[in-house]
Amino acid sequence: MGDDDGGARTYDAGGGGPSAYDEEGGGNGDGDGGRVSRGDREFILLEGVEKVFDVRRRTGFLKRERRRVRAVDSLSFSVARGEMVGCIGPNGAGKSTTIKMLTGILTPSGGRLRVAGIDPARERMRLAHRIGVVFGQRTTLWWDLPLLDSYRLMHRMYRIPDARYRANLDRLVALLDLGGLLDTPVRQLSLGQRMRGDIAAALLHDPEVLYLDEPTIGLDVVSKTRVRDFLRELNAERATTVLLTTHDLQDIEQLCSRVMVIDHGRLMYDGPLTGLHRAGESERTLVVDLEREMPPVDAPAPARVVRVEGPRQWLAFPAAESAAPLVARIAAEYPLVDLSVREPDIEAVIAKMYAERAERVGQAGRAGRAVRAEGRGSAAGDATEEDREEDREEDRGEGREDGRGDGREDGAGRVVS
Ligand SMILES: Nc1ncnc2c1ncn2[C@@H]1O[C@H](COP(=O)(O)OP(=O)(O)OP(=O)(O)O)[C@@H](O)[C@H]1O
Repeated sequence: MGDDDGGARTYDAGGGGPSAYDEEGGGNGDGDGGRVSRGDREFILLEGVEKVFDVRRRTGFLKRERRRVRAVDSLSFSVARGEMVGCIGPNGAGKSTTIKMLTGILTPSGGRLRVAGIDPARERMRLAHRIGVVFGQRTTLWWDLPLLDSYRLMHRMYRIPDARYRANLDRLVALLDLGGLLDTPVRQLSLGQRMRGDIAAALLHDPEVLYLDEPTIGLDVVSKTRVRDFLRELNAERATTVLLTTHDLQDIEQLCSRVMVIDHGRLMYDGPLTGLHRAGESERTLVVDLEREMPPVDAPAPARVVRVEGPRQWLAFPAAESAAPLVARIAAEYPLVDLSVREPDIEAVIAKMYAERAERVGQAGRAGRAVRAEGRGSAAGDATEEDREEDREEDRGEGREDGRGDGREDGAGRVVS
């Protein structure tokens, strides 16, 4: 799994020529003496992908305003077969839209997209047999039917051979602990049970790629752990390629060697999580409960006490560093009762990245623009090529750099734009 290039990502897909998959030749990568084929390296491939939504809203009795929302903007990345990649970003960043384009539910407004050599928008049905999808906020199961009936329907829909269906069902039921739930109508399942039910449904047909959109949203700690353990095992045992979106950094920390940050539809960072912390210079917080109220503890720099409330103290320290030496020092010198470590808020990390980027480009005012509201009218549907060219003109005028070439290497990952 993971990076064959030491962690840093580059986006040169070889000049945009057809991938091995386009010729239907590079499926398994075994034919060239153990070298990973291009089809495997670019199992999921996006090149300059865009999605513009045309939104109309009533602004008066007879007046309508047309707004163009650029949900995904020149997005380019690739994911190798068997990789497990996390995708994070604030609300409305374009993560779900990207997943929907990768399944063929949505058609890109521009750019090139391939999954296992298949163009999702053109061959959605063919792709469906090779991918599984879980949307954390929605279920693909039949609400009023017992769980097992949903699986039986999927057995038929995907035309899964009987023996394979039975073997997969047995395995998934055991791994996801669904045995006692198969006769329960989906509407009676708890959120965590339903999520496990949905994950099993997405895997019954042995997909090579699994997309998970917020797989742990709303789950309690025990359910989160169960889901994460299962995904880790799935990836290790079956080399299933996993692309997941999340707001929970612990999902990434525990599952993915690589994280992509998307904001305003653009790729802002691609690399290991530790590199993201470095890029954003973010901090974690060690919360310590002492036996009694005390003056701020003497923490070794750069750690420092940022808050004291009774016997509880909060210490900020660099997120990329281990908490262990700090914990050991406090435990040795103070009457420590309890402690916990809090992860940095991803929105704060991204905000810091923005500030750094704005400084780098010298255009502090540019940082918030990407989702654009435009009043001009045009034919229904997505943006026309003319509109997009106008946007590009604007971008050039404002000195925006293209996300593919302007990345700043930070030694671990890549700050892309
Ligand atoms: N069908 C649609 N029609 C119009 N606009 C849409 C549509 N789907 C998404 N958008 C807009 O596209 C942008 C990206 O939305 P998207 O759902 O991809 O974000 P996200 O990163 O998944 O956010 P969240 O973390 O909140 O789920 C938002 O501005 C959203 O309002």
